[in-house]
Amino acid sequence: MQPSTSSHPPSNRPDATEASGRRGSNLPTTTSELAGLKIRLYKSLRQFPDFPEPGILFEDILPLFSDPTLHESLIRALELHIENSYSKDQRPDVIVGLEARGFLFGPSLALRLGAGFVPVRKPGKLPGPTEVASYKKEYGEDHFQIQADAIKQGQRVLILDDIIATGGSAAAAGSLVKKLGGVLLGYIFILELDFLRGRDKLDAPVYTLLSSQPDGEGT
Ligand SMILES: O=P(O)(O)OC[C@H]1O[C@H](OP(=O)(O)OP(=O)(O)O)[C@H](O)[C@@H]1O
Ligand SMILES: Nc1ncnc2[nH]cnc12
Repeated sequence: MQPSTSSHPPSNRPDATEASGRRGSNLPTTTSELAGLKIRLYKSLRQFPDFPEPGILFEDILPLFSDPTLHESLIRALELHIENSYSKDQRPDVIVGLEARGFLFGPSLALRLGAGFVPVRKPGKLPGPTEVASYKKEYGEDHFQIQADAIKQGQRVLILDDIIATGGSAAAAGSLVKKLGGVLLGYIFILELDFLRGRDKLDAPVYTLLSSQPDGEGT
């Protein structure tokens, strides 16, 4: 296992200058709204060293849900990102959320977008025919399952989770979506542990709301 060092290097921090709109007076309103939301969201996150085992710096996103205004900001920020990234006829038909933390905000985002929500679950929880994929993550190994009829051939799918660490969970979910015939538009995360280079395992576009993007598009 790789030890966590810092999950929040300073260069990843949301930029208050961008949020105020001072960087360019004709910044689209949505860009400036998104930047402001990110700053607020970022400040609410907490870290716990050595959880769930020594050497892991655990990123706690739960404060985002204990305050309804932060919760609303999170959903709004993700909605803005999707509106800015996909034309109306290319938006997702389905949001796939990963157990368990992807279930906290996947359904509300899907509802906001007028998309369906489909859960990818840990083994033994889903009835009926399922597809299964195994994966390794930052602390351990696991399996994911999806109901075999949950995604129709050709449906556009976005995969959503709180954190990408090694990328094992997300890659397994991506393989399940493709096995069912879904068109994988990409992945969305709240946080990324950049040093683990999880995005290298993924073969669709990756967007992380609160940490740096390689193309400079992020926070
Ligand atoms: O990129 P990876 O190395 O795969 O790690 C990321 C995954 O790990 C965490 O979930 P976890 O399996 O701990 O379960 P939980 O959401 O049920 O707490 C997190 O919510 C992601 O799903
Ligand atoms: N460092 C971390 N903090 C929170 N969730 C995680 N999932 C995998 N690694 C994690």
